[in-house]
Amino acid sequence: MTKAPILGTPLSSSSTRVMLLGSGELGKEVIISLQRLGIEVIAVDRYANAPGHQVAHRAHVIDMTDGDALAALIEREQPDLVVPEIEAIATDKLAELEAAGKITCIPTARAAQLTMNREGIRRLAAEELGLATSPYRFASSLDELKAACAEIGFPNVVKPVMSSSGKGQSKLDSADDVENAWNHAAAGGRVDAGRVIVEGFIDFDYEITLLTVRSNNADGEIVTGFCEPIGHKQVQGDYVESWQPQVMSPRALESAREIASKVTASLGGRGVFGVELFVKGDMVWFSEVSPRPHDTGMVTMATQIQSEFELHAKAILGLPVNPELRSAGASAVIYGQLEQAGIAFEGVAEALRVPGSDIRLFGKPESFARRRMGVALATAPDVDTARQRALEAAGKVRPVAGK
Ligand SMILES: Nc1ncnc2c1ncn2[C@@H]1O[C@H](COP(=O)(O)OP(=O)(O)OP(=O)(O)O)[C@@H](O)[C@H]1O
Ligand SMILES: NCC(=O)N[C@@H]1O[C@H](COP(=O)([O-])[O-])[C@@H](O)[C@H]1O
Ligand SMILES: [Mg+2]
Repeated sequence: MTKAPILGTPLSSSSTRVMLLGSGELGKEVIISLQRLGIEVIAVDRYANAPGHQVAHRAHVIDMTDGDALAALIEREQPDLVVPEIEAIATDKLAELEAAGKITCIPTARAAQLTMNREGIRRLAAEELGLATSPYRFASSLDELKAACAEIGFPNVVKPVMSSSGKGQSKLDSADDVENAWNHAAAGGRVDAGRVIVEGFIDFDYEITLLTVRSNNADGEIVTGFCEPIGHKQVQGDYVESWQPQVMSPRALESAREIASKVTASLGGRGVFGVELFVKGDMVWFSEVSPRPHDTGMVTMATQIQSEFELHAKAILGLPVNPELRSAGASAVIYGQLEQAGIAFEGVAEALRVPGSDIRLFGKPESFARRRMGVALATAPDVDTARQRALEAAGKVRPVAGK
């Protein structure tokens, strides 16, 4: 499928089949984009009725960290492309299947392997590619963490090597915080690898996600495109607001693009990457990268001609993409607030009366207080107005107990 891809008819012998490993809110939108191109989509997740399950041709529930279960499902479904959507996957098995020529993994199995473990991507970025990052150490016990914190100093940030959306992450102000941080990391990681990273705290002016898309040109060569920078606000390591475009100095933007080019070229393959960067003045630090659409990039559903999900769907199929901005805009997260299954949402009509607004409710079967259940989007002539609109719209949506 490298040059001039041919797309089939779903559910027929000519079908082009794509399997999503992880079917949350981000996968759901990728699936919708694939469906629009007549792709046959198989959605996989760790629980039933995940958002992407609800819009795919077929849905499967398996433990995606179980390599044998994963291989058996791939063997049964014979997908043309395997698309990791979440960090908790048996990526070693994907690498084995890719090496045996049995699957094409997006963007590559190695990218999925390196980025699901902070140690892999951090060592690649800092030690092999020479990119500026926060100072860091790794620790596999409380004693090692104490020693690592003494070397890095305070404040610092401790995170499980395998986690996302801020799970198990703590900011430490002094040696008194180390033990709590170790325990929090052990409880909060997606997979308890018993290992953490400690990073020196970067006192940035702002942080961005630079969505970078690797796609084929007419000659079948890989070209790299950039979306306008997305600024975002994080609370407890989880994104709560994002906006696009984030204004940057020309030098900072140039550095950001250079870093993103280097890291995505090294990871290889095709598709969207969310390159997370910290910026202070003209200085840019690499933080981490998702080899897939990024949660902060949900704003592109409102702001771009092709959202990050459409860009991903097209790029992985070998089709050309257009990463242009259409309008300034913003997103604001709607948390579940309640701890129960089958919740309902009041206030959607009021939210949609906010000028320039739109709402996505993901349809997750079970709500937790801080589970992301939906997002408000807004466009406006400028980012500040768009942020106000998105926040206002998100605030009008009220999770309530279901019937
Ligand atoms: N070294 C650091 N210095 C300052 N702030 C940091 C540092 N590391 C993380 N943060 C803050 O915490 C946020 C989350 O960190 P990080 O992206 O590493 O976590 P994550 O669990 O991978 O989250 P996600 O899956 O949402 O990307 C960052 O966006 C930033 O706001
Ligand atoms: N920062 C990574 C990220 O946003 N991932 C998105 O969240 C889902 C898991 O949500 P859940 O924990 O509510 O099931 C994932 O499936 C993905 O769509
Ligand atoms: Mg992050």
